[in-house]
Amino acid sequence: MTSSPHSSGSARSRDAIITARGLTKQFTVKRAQVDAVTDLDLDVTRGELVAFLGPNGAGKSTSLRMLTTLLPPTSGTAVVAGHDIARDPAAVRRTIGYIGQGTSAGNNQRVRDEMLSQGAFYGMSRSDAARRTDELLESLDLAPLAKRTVMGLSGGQKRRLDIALGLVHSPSLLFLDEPSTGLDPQSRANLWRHILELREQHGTTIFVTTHYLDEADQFAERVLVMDHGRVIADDTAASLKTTLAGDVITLGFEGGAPDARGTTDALTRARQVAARLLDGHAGEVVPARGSAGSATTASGSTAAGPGAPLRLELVVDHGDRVLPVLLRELDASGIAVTSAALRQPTLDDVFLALTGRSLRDEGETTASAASKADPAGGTEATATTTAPAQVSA
Ligand SMILES: Nc1ncnc2c1ncn2[C@@H]1O[C@H](COP(=O)(O)OP(=O)(O)OP(=O)(O)O)[C@@H](O)[C@H]1O
Repeated sequence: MTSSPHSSGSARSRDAIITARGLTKQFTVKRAQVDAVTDLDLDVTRGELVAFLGPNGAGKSTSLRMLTTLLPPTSGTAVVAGHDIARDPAAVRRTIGYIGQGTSAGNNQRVRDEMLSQGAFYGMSRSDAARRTDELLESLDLAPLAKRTVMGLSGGQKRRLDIALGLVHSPSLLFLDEPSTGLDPQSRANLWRHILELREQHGTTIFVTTHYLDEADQFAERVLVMDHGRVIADDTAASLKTTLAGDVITLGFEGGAPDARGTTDALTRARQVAARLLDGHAGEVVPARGSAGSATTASGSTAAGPGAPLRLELVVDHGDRVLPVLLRELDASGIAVTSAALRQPTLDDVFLALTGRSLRDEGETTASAASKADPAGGTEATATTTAPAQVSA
């Protein structure tokens, strides 16, 4: 990482490739105002790989479209790659690469010709464009497809061509709007390998929006979380997870008829033990993975069908230390635990802690519907909104 999001102002301004202040976009839809992006302040340092994460409609694309001059802001300013987006949009466009959602032309042009046309569009000489085209086709594994028509490419191949098109004029800053949406896990992995390799080779700054939590977690040095048009968190994924979420302990208990509040005797007693041990933090009762007849209500309580297996979920700091103590205490209280699991927090837990909502429910719907796959594994949502607890025993 070139610079942490908390680096000093002077270091930032020296190396800044994006600086935005108060960037705001409002749309008017049927006389109603839509606050798509509100007061976006942003400093991106040269060479950084920044991921913009947020549910559908959070304002990610609108932010990108303002920064790439495709959309004029309602108010605010931004300097991108050394040029003011309002005063010199043409210079911004010349300098950056932008790969929007579903850019790839479904045309009859051959892959290599499409690349050459793009080079010409950016004013490159034919020889420069040809050299760069061949270089990119090679590094993006597109060389064997050079003579194929764009229309005949697969989804993954088209996305790689999009990237090649965005890089033809060697931009030092590349904006990618959901580059992997709709791709199968294998193509997603390939695409990211290419993005990372290109960045390694050319030191390109990459600003990417994604619905995929695992991508932001794995590849970005910095994650901006956006919700309702505002950036609500900005840090490394590791730091966000440590400071905003906690380890998740999940305990299973023997069934038994749930009472009127949808819980069982074992669960009630387990919660009392947990509360005693964890400074009043009793955890949340959640349905077991894939259990039929049980559902988590909006209020976070569990409406379980008769005999539906239930679990207790606790969000704690230092779960590895808390779990053994908790199990000992439950055992000493005569409460039989049938299963125990400890999981590290994910960026979804971060979003949940920030907003009380799950990104998996909202944001990944489109993405997973498109790819029919969730490489992060599991889509189960829980109602855990509890702040990380500290073991007091
Ligand atoms: N051209 C437009 N006219 C009216 N409203 C718009 C327009 N473009 C975006 N919006 C609205 O602005 C808000 C932000 O949309 P935006 O596309 O930036 O979100 P997003 O985070 O990129 O969502 P997604 O992940 O679904 O692409 C949404 O409420 C959207 O409906």
